[in-house]
Amino acid sequence: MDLWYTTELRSLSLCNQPPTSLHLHHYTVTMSSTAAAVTYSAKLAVNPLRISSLSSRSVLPSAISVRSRRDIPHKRLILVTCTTTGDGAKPTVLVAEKLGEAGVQLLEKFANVDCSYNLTPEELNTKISLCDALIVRSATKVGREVFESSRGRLKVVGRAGVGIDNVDLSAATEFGCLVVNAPTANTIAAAEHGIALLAAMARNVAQADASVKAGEWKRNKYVGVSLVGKTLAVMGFGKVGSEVARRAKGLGMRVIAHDPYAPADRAHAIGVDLVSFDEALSTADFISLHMPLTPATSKMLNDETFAKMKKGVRIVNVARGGVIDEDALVRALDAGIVAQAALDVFTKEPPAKDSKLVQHERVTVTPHLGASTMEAQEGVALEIAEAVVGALNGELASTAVNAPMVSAEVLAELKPYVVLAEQLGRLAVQLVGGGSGVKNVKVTYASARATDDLDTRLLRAMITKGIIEPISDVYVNLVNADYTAKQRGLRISEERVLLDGSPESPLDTITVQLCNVESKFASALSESGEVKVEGRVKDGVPHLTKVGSFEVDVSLEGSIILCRQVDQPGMIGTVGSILGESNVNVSFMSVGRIAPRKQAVMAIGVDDMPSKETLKKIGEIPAVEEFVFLKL
Ligand SMILES: NC(=O)c1ccc[n+]([C@@H]2O[C@H](COP(=O)([O-])OP(=O)(O)OC[C@H]3O[C@@H](n4cnc5c(N)ncnc54)[C@H](O)[C@@H]3O)[C@@H](O)[C@H]2O)c1
Ligand SMILES: O=C(O)[C@H](O)COP(=O)(O)O
Repeated sequence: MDLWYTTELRSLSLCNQPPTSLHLHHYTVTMSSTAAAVTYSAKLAVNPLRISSLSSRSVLPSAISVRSRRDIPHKRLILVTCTTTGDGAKPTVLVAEKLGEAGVQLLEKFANVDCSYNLTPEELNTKISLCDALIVRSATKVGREVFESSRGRLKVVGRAGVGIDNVDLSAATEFGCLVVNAPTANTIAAAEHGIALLAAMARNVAQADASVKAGEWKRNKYVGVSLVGKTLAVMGFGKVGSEVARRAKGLGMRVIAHDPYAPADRAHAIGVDLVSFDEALSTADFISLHMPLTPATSKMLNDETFAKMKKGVRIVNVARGGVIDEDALVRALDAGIVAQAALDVFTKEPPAKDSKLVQHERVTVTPHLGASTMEAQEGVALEIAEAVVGALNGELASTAVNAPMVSAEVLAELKPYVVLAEQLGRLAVQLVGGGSGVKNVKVTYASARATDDLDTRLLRAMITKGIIEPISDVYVNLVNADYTAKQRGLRISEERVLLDGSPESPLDTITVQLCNVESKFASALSESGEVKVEGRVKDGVPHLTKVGSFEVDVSLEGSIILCRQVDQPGMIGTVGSILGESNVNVSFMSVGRIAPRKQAVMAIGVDDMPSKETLKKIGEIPAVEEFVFLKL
């Protein structure tokens, strides 16, 4: 007996590969051997049915046929739904740098955890092909080779911290690998370290400590400067920068900040003025760096910008070494422009032993300790472990770096629309014929909600998945959808139609149009010549509601036969009995027509794949002008 099963894996899965096997633990079978449908449920917990040999194309929406070991005592099978526990084997997570124990314990509940520290790049590339997730801190370079070496298995990279400059985000996105970080748990630790360095630098703590330990007692040499009343310029007024600012205010400093993207009211709320880059440089007695390392911030402090600073300025860097041109800093120190620097981060970590900067007597250094407090490391470990486990379970991560972040509430509301979006893409592309190639896609969302209340990135990604997957070997997910579309030269334009009425549901209809194409089912072409399908969600179920100019109503489950015929009595019965004779179960049927006795389009939802002969027989019905079979 063949069973068909459905699984939740399909639309929201972030897996870049489908599972290679599933264990079926429970199934429900609805039979219609008697007038009333009877439902059987069976638990297969003891001897789970193993489904193997799944290929990427087997993942829904096309159902997968499997053979059951159990006898099912009725002849006619209408519907089988099964619950699965997902992958038969636990995923493997490679933790490549020291992670707090709480995080490791959480990971171990869901995955096989391999804590292997200090791997060489070659060792990492070898191990990664056996891993579903990788967790790193700042010391591991996760370059393109890592994604290439993983051969599609790596689904998520978790950065146990904030900065993701050690992860090649373009390569991750290209390979459909989600990158998540832990952006909040080490904020306070980094801010406290910034303040610690600021005070230690101003009072020569490190130098004096070394001197006393060397047997000296030089009280006059280590006279410092006071912080109170001095101007501190915070460069980068984000999470860490604003906490540094708050603390510096408490020390009696005047705080200004430069951040082109920070809202001025957030700064004003804590008594900080946002100023231009040049003003910050020229007025500050102390400068504290808190911006990310990006192409725009790389070597932001260089010969030219040091020249604009107040003579005797003191600099703290707990952001990234690369935001300072380190050679230029040595020159500025030697020239007396910069009186002192306190550095936690370096362009190359660890820096060379004979680095002039590190050895400079007016420079205080720590080995990238900003996030290294017991509290921050436990917090970061938990934050990243939760994000990684969620991502491995196909959930959308709220700390995703290279995919849309969608809150759980929005996601729950959008879920049926996400399925609808993918199905419409899948249907539309199967209606294309004649080798015309799909290049331009127009998506229209009709909704009573204001534009700001509807995030369409998720829907766009799923339409892209629906369009691309049936015509290629690429597995598209939320991470790589936009990239894959771009690579294939697929342009997706989105339009919003604002409807009157109450915005209770997020969307009324989604319309997908494929422009400048020919169709193997001419009736699918709109008046302006695009393949056009429209759908809506009814009672939580996605429905196809329009094909070309014909209104239909068929739930988007199983597969669909679209058939254009002369509108005349008996057509539903004729097609229905051909399908019935071939034991193809019809789930839905709907007819849309232009006018009585003219042309009509019949949409028939079927649970089973009709044979070629059955489809041929439908095509041979004299009144049938064209028909197409579409797999969902
Ligand atoms: N030393 C450590 O151990 C340690 C610990 C935590 C964070 N960090 C680093 O500190 C930096 C800040 O972390 P965060 O959590 O505050 O990040 P964040 O994203 O909250 O803040 C960064 C801020 O920098 C601003 N910015 C971007 N480009 C800028 C530019 N050209 N000029 C000025 N500002 C700019 C952004 O608008 C943002 O407000 C990151 O580089 C992070 O990696 C280091
Ligand atoms: O960006 C960060 O979060 C910090 O630089 C911390 O890096 P670490 O995890 O290597 O300590």
